[in-house]
Amino acid sequence: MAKDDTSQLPTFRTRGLTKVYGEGAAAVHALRGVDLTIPKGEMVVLLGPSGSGKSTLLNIIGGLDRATDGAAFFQDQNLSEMNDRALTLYRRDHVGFVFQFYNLMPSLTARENVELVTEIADDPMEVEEALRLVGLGERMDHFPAQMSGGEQQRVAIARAIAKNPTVLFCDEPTGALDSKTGRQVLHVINDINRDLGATVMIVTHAAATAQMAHRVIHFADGAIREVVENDTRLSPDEIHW
Ligand SMILES: Nc1ncnc2c1ncn2[C@@H]1O[C@H](COP(=O)(O)OP(=O)(O)OP(=O)(O)O)[C@@H](O)[C@H]1O
Repeated sequence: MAKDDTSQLPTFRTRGLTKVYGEGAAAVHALRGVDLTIPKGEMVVLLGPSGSGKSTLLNIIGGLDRATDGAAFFQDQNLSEMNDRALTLYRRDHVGFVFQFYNLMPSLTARENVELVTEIADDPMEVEEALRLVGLGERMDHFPAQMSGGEQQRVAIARAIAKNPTVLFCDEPTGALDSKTGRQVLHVINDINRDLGATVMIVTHAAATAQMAHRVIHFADGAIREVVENDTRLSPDEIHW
């Protein structure tokens, strides 16, 4: 297949994806043969009880962890067959991560936190542009301690998108925020999906967030219980939780 065609492939496909932590009597079956397809450019929300395997799935398709069995494809590349260096390059070139607790460097300003990424990325956007996209054009020289939780999370999002990622993973992005601030963060994530075309995958316990997704994947006990495609999507302003 010509290289240009790969960009139209689903962002992810998994077949029989299995993850077992530990061995013998202590083994934990975190993923029990997951088959899924994530079309390019979609916003996907993963819901499910604590311990059902959502973060494990994100970590494997995000190249942070390896499956025990089965296959995970990013476009036409089999992540399960990549060596460590190839996985590092995959993460560096294609993947942005946003976590619940921001993970910013406290001794660096917003601008410098984003620069950490743009300095090593292949085709980054300007740091100022990334911070403007998350509404922090005026706060570039502030340190994390001088910002609210929502602002710190927006710096983390700016850092994740500054490399122009193909996919943005958000693991409980609003988990530490009040509902008003959480809504602002969802707005930013929504804009990134719509305006930059990044495929977005959000793991959350805030079930109402699913109303803004194209596709909702319900997890239970290491397996997919149900996939729902939303006919109508709500804007973050219309979501109540
Ligand atoms: N590094 C690890 N070592 C051992 N067990 C693990 C490890 N990481 C996760 N697990 C186990 O795998 C299962 C799935 O965990 P995972 O974090 O993927 O669930 P989750 O759905 O994301 O949960 P939560 O909503 O609480 O974040 C759980 O039973 C968990 O305890």
